[in-house]
Amino acid sequence: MKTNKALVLLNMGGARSKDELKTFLTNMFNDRNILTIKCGFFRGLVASMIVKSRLNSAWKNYEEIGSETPLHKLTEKLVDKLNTNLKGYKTYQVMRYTPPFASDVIKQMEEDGIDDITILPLYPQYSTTTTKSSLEDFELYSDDKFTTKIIKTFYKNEKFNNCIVDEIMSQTDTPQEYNLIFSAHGLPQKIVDAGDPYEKQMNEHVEILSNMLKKKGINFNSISLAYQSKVGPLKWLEPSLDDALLDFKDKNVIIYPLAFIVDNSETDFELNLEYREIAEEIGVGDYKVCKCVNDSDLFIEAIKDIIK
Ligand SMILES: C=CC1=C(C)c2cc3[nH]c(cc4nc(cc5[nH]c(cc1n2)c(C)c5CCC(=O)O)C(CCC(=O)O)=C4C)c(C)c3C=C
Ligand SMILES: [Fe+2]
Ligand SMILES: [Fe+2]
Repeated sequence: MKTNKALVLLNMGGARSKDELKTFLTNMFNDRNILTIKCGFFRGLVASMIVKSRLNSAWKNYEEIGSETPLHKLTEKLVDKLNTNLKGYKTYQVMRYTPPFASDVIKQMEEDGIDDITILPLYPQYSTTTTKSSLEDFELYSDDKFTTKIIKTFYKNEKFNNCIVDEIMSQTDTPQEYNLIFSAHGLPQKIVDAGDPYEKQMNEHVEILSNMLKKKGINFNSISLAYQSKVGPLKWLEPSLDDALLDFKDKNVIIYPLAFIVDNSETDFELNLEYREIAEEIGVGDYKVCKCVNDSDLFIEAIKDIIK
């Protein structure tokens, strides 16, 4: 019997308007994987307080990057390219906090006669706050409608890591004059202490990439890992990127955003504008930010390898 296969990309979503930022923040802070308060009523109360206090200041950041996240358009480009290049699959995208939501996409997939799916969360390293949250949300609506294969992590995939190395190499011909900082989205320390494998996998990922660069004879002055985007008063993973930049007064840095697959407000606003300003205040020399793998041809080839 012929099966109709689909590749389903999962990601977080982002804001394309102030209203959508409210939707994003409301859904995010009502997510038990993000705000780990057990009582749904109390979580909802805290969520609405956070949304109220954060919405206006967060929107100002989006206004500085053209009043929308680039995440959706870039994901659409990736989906289109996969639909042209990935034979035997129809590709769909599902977002966790903004449309297209799982319930609607699943309906569409049923109408399209899909019965066999491969789910690829666009998070190279596993976190309860991202991968688990997206998978739980998808499974809530998919029940056992499809034969399902899940790719939980892909930070060890060589073709994927070659895309990252290529982008880093494209930034400079003189790596010895630069310090490479892998920047990962942060997490509250208590989530890691409760068993989240993200930090461990992030360390492994940096080690894999450092070895690949070394093998290719690309020697940066230093390679390090730091965490960006802290939200709220809790202790988050360290070192923070702000603190890490203090070590590089009068030195050059290249930042690679290691937790993301497509560029978003955390790369375009935080890394390219906010942390750049911090770097200037510290007196960092050259400050370069790498692009995410986005819809690059090499990443399309990597996806073929990851799902095979
Ligand atoms: C407790 C809060 C948060 C956790 C934990 C968290 C983990 C986490 N997030 C990403 C990826 C992205 N986050 C983005 C935006 C964003 N994240 C948080 C909070 C937490 N994230 C907030 C409040 C926001 C909104 C912006 C802001 O107010 O600062 C985005 C960008 C979306 C966009 O619009 O472009 C991404 C992508 C990862 C990978 C992660 C854990 C590993
Ligand atoms: Fe986040
Ligand atoms: Fe942020």
